[in-house]
Amino acid sequence: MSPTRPVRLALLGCGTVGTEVVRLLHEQADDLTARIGAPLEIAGIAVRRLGRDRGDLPVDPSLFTTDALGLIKRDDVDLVVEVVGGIESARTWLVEGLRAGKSVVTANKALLAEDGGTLHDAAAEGNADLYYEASVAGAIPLLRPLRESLHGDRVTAVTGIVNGTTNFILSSMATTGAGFNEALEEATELGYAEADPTADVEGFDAAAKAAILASLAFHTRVTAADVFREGMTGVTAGDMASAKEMGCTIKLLCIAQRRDDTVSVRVHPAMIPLSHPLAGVGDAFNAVFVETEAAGPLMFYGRGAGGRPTASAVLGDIVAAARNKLSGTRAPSESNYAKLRVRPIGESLTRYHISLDVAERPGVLATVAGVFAQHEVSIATVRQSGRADDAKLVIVTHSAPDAALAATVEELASLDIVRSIASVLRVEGGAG
Ligand SMILES: NC(=O)c1ccc[n+]([C@@H]2O[C@H](COP(=O)([O-])OP(=O)(O)OC[C@H]3O[C@@H](n4cnc5c(N)ncnc54)[C@H](O)[C@@H]3O)[C@@H](O)[C@H]2O)c1
Ligand SMILES: N[C@@H](CCO)C(=O)O
Ligand code: NA
Repeated sequence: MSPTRPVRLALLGCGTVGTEVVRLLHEQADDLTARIGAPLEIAGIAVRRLGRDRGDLPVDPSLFTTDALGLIKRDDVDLVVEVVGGIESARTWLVEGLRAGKSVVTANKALLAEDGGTLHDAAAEGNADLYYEASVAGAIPLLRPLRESLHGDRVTAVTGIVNGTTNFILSSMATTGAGFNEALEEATELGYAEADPTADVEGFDAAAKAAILASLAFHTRVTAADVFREGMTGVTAGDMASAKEMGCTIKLLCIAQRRDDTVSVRVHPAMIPLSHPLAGVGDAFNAVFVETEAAGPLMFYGRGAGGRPTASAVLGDIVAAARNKLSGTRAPSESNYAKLRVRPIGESLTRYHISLDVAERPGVLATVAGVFAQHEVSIATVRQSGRADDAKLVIVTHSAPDAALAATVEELASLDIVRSIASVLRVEGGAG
């Protein structure tokens, strides 16, 4: 294409993120033109309903259409920017665009995590770019570093707080002593939690992001179905108090670890020491801690959600895709050569913090310790508090296969001397 011809984009979706993309395109038009070498123009905006009052949105109303596919197919569209979300329609649109050689910028973590392979294949077929920086940890530049800057190194682990809603809830529980329901209510009132918070609190959103991160970090296709997921609705004020007593806090973590030629990818609440770089990430912020063989530890921190921060990541991708269009080049394509095996959770090495209410009589500790020994789980620390009927044991293990830890807990629960298992939490990052 001629360098003077504008780069034209089809914007799909004009909600929280889409409206901010429109605003940034307008506010920064001159700078964007200078950086790209040609102006960016919106060819059309696909919306669900026409005629909605869009306030002072700086855009020509004639650009709106309800025909997303028709817009994508137009000859004057170079780039497709998808900020609608969902799986089926978005997959159809993006595959159509990519196969036709139109580069795609998307924030759609659900689609990337469920079926990123189909999109990458379509991008290769159409010799087009597929950028999705906004899909994980919103504004934080994270995917491009994993996809480009760290390609000379070997990533060994990615540990992240990638969901703002749950981080807000857990941070609030840690600072105020509130229970989950109370903290969720506060998050809803402040507009952090959605009306239906299931995807956030049950860890589905973080699991999608874990799949995307693991795929990039380990050069292996990992889908949401490969990710072990446990939400954070079971974390109690008591768990948080217990964590505090041990100099720890509780975070909902996405964890992707490489061991030999396998990877473990999981999302669950975990105790981490207050000295861990992720422990101080409060409010609705996100942060991702990347460990590599040569670079060592790297920390990425910032806003993982919100219209404008997310639009910043979308704009960065638009500029990259537009530049490539103009110069007739393509971003590095998907790297999935390593094809590492994803270990099921049972084989993943984890550590447990187990809090038990037990009978207080001679031999109880020995019996409990025996159950750990039988399952070849090594105990790191034991604390006992209370007396008589109130005796409480808090045990932290060394790392062991998760299946052995789960079997240990199951057997403990069946013992007469164990009155109840008050809580079981995984432990990460040297805590305990
Ligand atoms: N909001 C955030 O903070 C955030 C952060 C990171 C990623 N994302 C991702 O960005 C995407 C958009 O999120 P959002 O928060 O802007 O959602 P949103 O619900 O505010 O906006 C989506 C828009 O798409 C429109 N839409 C639905 N069906 C359509 C169709 N068939 N054709 C055209 N438009 C249609 C809806 O009417 C809505 O206006 C999602 O994939 C989301 O996961 C959002
Ligand atoms: N619901 C997500 C939005 C960003 O993906 C969060 O709370 O972080
Ligand atoms: Na990002």
